[in-house]
Amino acid sequence: MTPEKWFGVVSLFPDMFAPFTQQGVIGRAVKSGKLSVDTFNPRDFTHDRHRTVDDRPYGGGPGMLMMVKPLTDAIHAAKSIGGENSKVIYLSPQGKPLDQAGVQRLANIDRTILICGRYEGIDERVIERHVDEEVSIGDYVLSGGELPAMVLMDAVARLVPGVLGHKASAVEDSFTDGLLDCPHYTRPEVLDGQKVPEVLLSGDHEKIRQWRLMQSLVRTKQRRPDLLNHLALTEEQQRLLDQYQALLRQ
Ligand SMILES: Nc1nonc1C(=O)N[C@H]1C[C@@H]1c1ccc(S(N)(=O)=O)cc1
Repeated sequence: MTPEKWFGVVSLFPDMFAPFTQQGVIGRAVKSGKLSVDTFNPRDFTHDRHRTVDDRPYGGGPGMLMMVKPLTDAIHAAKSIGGENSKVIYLSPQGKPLDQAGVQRLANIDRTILICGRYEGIDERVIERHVDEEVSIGDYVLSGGELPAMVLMDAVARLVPGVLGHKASAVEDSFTDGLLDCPHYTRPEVLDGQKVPEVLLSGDHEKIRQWRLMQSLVRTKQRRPDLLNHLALTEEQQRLLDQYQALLRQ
């Protein structure tokens, strides 16, 4: 069965992806055929005795880059499996910051190749020739692009129909409507003297829905006001936020 979504990962450390593709939500998605992850190791495309995969930067300076030929051979091998139209993404600090909108956009692409940088990165000409998008998971420099690749695949896989199953839904996740998620509670009803908010025990689903929305709005305003600046609040959201702010002024 053709998987709904295929990722081809170009990485010098393919073994890092085994636990990721065998456990949890992603493991179930792979087992059910909704997701498929193939790895392509540039080291498998070396021909010298030392299986060299790094190379010195022109112009000198510290650090190494990924050697071009093994890398581009691995990219071609990935394209031979995913197809020439596969979307090629390079994970790097220079990339566009990954957010939920970007995740949702990537969730609509069936064949994606992820290039995981190592060392100081890759030759700019490889980016120009093969990379469709550079994506960053945050403003910090990691030792490899493998963890960013797993972050991206996990966030995208959660949006693949059927991956989360009926018990959990990406719909109520943070950022799905652009807001942070509301607080959650489970047993016991009293934990270290702290009770679960009464409304959650009321069984009144409309009241619970409004309470949760209010909590999301307040949490977003308090913790990430920047997110609110980019949102067109619905009439209900604005009313609830106004109610909260009126309460604060009392
Ligand atoms: N943050 C990140 N989001 O996605 N990838 C991230 C990351 O740190 N990848 C690092 C291993 C690779 C890398 C790539 C490019 C550069 S460089 N020379 O361009 O600065 C430095 C390090």
